[in-house]
Amino acid sequence: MTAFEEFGVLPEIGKAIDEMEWTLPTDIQAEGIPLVLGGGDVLMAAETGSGKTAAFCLPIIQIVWETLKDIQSGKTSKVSTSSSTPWTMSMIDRGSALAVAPGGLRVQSREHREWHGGRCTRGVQGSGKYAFEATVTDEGLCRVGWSTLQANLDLGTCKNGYGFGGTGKKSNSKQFNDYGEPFGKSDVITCLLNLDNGEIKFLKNGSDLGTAFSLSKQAQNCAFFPAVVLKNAEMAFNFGAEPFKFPLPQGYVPIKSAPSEKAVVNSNSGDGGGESTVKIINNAPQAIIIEPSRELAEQTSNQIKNFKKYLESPSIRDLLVIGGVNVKEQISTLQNVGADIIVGTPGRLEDLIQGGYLVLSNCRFFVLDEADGLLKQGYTELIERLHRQMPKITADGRRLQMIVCSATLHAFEVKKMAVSEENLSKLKKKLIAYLACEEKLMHFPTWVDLKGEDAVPETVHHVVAMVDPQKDRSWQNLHKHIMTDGVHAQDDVRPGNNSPETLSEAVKMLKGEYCVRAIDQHKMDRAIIFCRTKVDCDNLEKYFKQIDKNKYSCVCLHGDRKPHERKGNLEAFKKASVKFLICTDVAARGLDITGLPFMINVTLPDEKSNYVHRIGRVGRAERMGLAISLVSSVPEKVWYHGEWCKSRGRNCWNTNLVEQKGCCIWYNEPQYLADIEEHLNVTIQQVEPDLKVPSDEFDGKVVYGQKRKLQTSIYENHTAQMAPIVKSLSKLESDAQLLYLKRYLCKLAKA
Ligand SMILES: Nc1ncnc2c1ncn2[C@@H]1O[C@H](COP(=O)(O)OP(=O)(O)OP(=O)(O)O)[C@@H](O)[C@H]1O
Repeated sequence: MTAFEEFGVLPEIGKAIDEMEWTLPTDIQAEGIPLVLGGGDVLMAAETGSGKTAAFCLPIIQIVWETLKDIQSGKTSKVSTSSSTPWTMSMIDRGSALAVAPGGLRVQSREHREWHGGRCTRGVQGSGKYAFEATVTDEGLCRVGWSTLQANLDLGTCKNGYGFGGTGKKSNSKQFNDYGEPFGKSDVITCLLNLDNGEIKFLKNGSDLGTAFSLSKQAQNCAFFPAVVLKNAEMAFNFGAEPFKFPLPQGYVPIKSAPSEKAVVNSNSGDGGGESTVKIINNAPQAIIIEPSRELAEQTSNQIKNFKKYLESPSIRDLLVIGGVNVKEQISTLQNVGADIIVGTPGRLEDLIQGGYLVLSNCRFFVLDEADGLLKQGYTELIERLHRQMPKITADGRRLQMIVCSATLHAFEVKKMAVSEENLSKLKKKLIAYLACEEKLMHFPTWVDLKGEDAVPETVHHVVAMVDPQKDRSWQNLHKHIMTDGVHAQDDVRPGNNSPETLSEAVKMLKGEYCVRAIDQHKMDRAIIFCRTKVDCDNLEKYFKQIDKNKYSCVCLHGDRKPHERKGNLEAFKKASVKFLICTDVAARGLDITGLPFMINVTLPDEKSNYVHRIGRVGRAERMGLAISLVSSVPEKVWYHGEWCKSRGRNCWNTNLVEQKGCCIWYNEPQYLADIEEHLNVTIQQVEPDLKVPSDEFDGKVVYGQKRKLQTSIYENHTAQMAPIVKSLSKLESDAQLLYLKRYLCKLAKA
């Protein structure tokens, strides 16, 4: 039995792991795998390179395979199919204060301050003209109409919901405009959806109020569901089970009579199942894993392929869903082959879900890898939206499990009260967004948190070299130097002039030199080099090629490179056919390059958690790594293209500062260094401009890229570390018992 099998992993998976020569689970795997196998929601916070990917992939693969096997052998009893679902208001796809009466045709909310909405269990898609009637059965505020599954339950407050309210307003995307006339108690509103021409309109007590909304062609392709939102009000619905009170305009049919091929089940609902026999739905995967970058999604997908290779009859179908790849191929795979586990990036996942090509009705694992990164990239709403669409209890009666992981889940602690008001409020917003995610989306999650704070692995030696153009004047005599980013193109920069602009330009030149010096000093033949901007990456690549294209062979990885080039460049670096990978933060997280010995930060990231992720590209899987950060001692003027920059940096030469409506800022690296040190609670060792790292500092025996000699595994270390704590806990327990006994005996004696 392999060590992994002892943690509950199937022998078939154990065999694949064995072939990868993994002998023991890492700490995070030892703790995380049993928790996921046990059905819990888990938050995994562990250092970079500690094996988090396998900690969630292994148990997911196992459960997905066991479920498929159950389905194959007919053991599973229920799964959602569309034909048996009744047309009612959903008991699940609704706001917490919206009560749905037994039978599902009357809803009520007695909440006075907030709106609470709900949707029907079924909807329509494709073509045809459909209607349902909604009657106001009690005074209060109500809005009724149509929405897609992506819409907020608060109908009419996002682009996917189209409502008509009792105050005589229509609303979509929070735009409330006059429409028809007000309505109230006892009025009957007929809601009409014409999918042939994209028109939504309403009748009040049989009178036609005219077109309310014209749907875009894209919206017309979505599935629409009857929807309502109430504030202290009540409404009753007739989807066509009873004769309508008022006649329908020409060509409209009650929605309940929609042909079966046009009717769809509300996948948010999860209550649409009935007792039908089990069926695997090709485009309804059991697991969705979201990654923040294409490269990372590809890497996780490859790990899954490795782990699942001995799982047969049935085999697991996995699919990678990322941008930059032909969407038609992904759609065709979903339709014809199907997928049980999907790994993807947020944008493409959303496109496929919105287009109806990917449904979430059978999803039972929702994984956010590099969760803080996803939230920082602005995907909070998307994540919540997807979560809303997943059934909280799956068709075979299991609870949706959510797994959230990162090396920097502590990045949101608002430790620093000295930050500016603006930054503080940004940090707080992020914190709130994150907590909301934890509380709203997860169900009593277990924190697997091995350090209690963001930390750098012991296998990473990280040092800082200050770049001081006032002390090191060599920039004045450089015959050949790196092309700089051009922010000082309009400034009077020249040797002898000690202006901030001149010193800033000097730093840029010196950093090119220091980078080459670091490579030479440590005889680096493999390193990942992080620059702040895409143009900095391009300039460094050009400089390397200019000085010696063989000695400094390199490729770039950043957002302006075409997807196939990005892929090819990463592969070339992984295969060691080039020595250096120059990249922006697009590669900061998760990239796993076996035995990578060195990394260089040409500029520190302004986001302190990215420091942890960047340097974590080395020192992975118990191998040693050296990370060198070049830090300017003077302010450096740099590009900063925000939303205000129309081209987002492409051919932008607006060198004014942001305060003057420009696209530049002064970058204060010593401050970022101080922030990082405070966050990690360490003082990072500084080295001289010769970039030598004193060998006695790290016992001199370290070979970067290789495992430390005579080193025991991290897992064994962990046991040793825990031993004194366990001992003191057991002493505490026996002391407590003794105390209790003494008191008890005293009481007895007194009695
Ligand atoms: N039990 C194990 N034994 C040996 N090697 C392992 C084990 N688990 C994972 N690894 C290896 O460790 C490396 C890091 O794993 P992984 O990429 O999952 O780290 P991570 O914790 O997700 O890091 P990051 O936070 O940077 O994303 C990989 O090369 C992986 O193959």
